[in-house]
Amino acid sequence: MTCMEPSSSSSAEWKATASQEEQWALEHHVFRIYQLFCKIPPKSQAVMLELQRDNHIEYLMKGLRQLGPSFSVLDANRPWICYWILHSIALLGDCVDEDLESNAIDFLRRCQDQHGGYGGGPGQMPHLATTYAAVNSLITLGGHKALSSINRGKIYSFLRRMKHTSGGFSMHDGGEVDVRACYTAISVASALSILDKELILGVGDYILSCQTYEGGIAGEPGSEAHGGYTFCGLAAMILINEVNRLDLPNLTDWLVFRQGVEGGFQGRTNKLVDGCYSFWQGGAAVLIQRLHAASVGEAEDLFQSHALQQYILLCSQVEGGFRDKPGKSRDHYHTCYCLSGLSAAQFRWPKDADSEPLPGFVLGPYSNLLEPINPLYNIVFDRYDEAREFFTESNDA
Ligand SMILES: CC(C)=CCC/C(C)=C/CC/C(C)=C/COP(=O)(O)OP(=O)(O)O
Ligand SMILES: [Zn+2]
Repeated sequence: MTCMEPSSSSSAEWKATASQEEQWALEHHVFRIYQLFCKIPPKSQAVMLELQRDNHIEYLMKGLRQLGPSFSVLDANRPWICYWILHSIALLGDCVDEDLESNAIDFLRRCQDQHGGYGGGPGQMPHLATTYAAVNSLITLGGHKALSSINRGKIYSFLRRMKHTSGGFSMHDGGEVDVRACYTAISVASALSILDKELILGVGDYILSCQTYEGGIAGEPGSEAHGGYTFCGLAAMILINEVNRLDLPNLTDWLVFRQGVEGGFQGRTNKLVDGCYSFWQGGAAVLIQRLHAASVGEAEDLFQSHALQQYILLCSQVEGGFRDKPGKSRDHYHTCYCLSGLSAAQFRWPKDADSEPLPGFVLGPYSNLLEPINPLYNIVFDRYDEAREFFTESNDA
């Protein structure tokens, strides 16, 4: 199973576990890297900790160009590929040239269904996950052409059609109802300033029914708590203003124990750490720190930022791109979520949760500092602000 597919577990009684051999193999790999790092002179250590910014940008631009001028490959994931690449480029402080930007906007426009929402490619059925990816991509590109290409009225109708009697949302017509669907629907509606009472009704009850005895949040009621769904559930509860209904102390306990001795996070109990959870778990920890900062004015660190940055830079980073763990290959999904997790770990939140975060501890040279994100949507902070202004003004007009 890949990191983006829902878990097939249907009961909390059944829990996935990594084998002892898999865990030993990973520890062996990671500790050899750290041992080597400790033995080399400080100058070489600094080189190992350097973010390979130019190589990452080259890898990402190549990925975008390979989609061709009309993105004509047969794949149901293209809005996601756009988002993973465009968001990574924005985190690295760069942007795409006019041709690539125009191709991306035109392609995403063609993915928009006549009744609202975005499919995985032109003519494909609209889906909440690809709608989230397309909207986040266009907000990341920013500017009038990208933002005005989103048909907000029709997206609203699509979101209402996806609303399920349980209070949650279906991923697509007749599709599965889960916490991912709740998050993608609420995140899109909130980012586009079209969130209302009808969309919110029952979402909090559904997400609450997915918080497990461990404290984390599962994809569906009765399933196993998982980092991907915990981020989705927590962020959605904050966006609908119902976060205090969750058992936050239990969720926090579960979350902090997901950081492994390797420095990275695991997605669930007794599984291997993986670079993408740097964001799903690290981002969820940042959301809780942000809640604390807003209520008491100071945020206690909920994870070891130094150790997480070390895992991302030494174990997930390759020469151009990031990977799950040593021994695996790079891909755009892991590149996006390792960079998002690295950014989340580098910044600190002020008391006013709406103001821009400030740089905190940056492992390696200071030039490793990425752009800050708005962790609720996983969009670069400034780009989200520009979109919020644009859509609020459109509502007022
Ligand atoms: C916004 C959006 C669409 C969010 C998706 C969230 C997300 C990543 C959910 C994870 C799904 C899941 C149970 C993966 C398990 O994969 P696995 O068994 O291969 O991995 P594991 O061993 O690490 O659990
Ligand atoms: Zn992963």
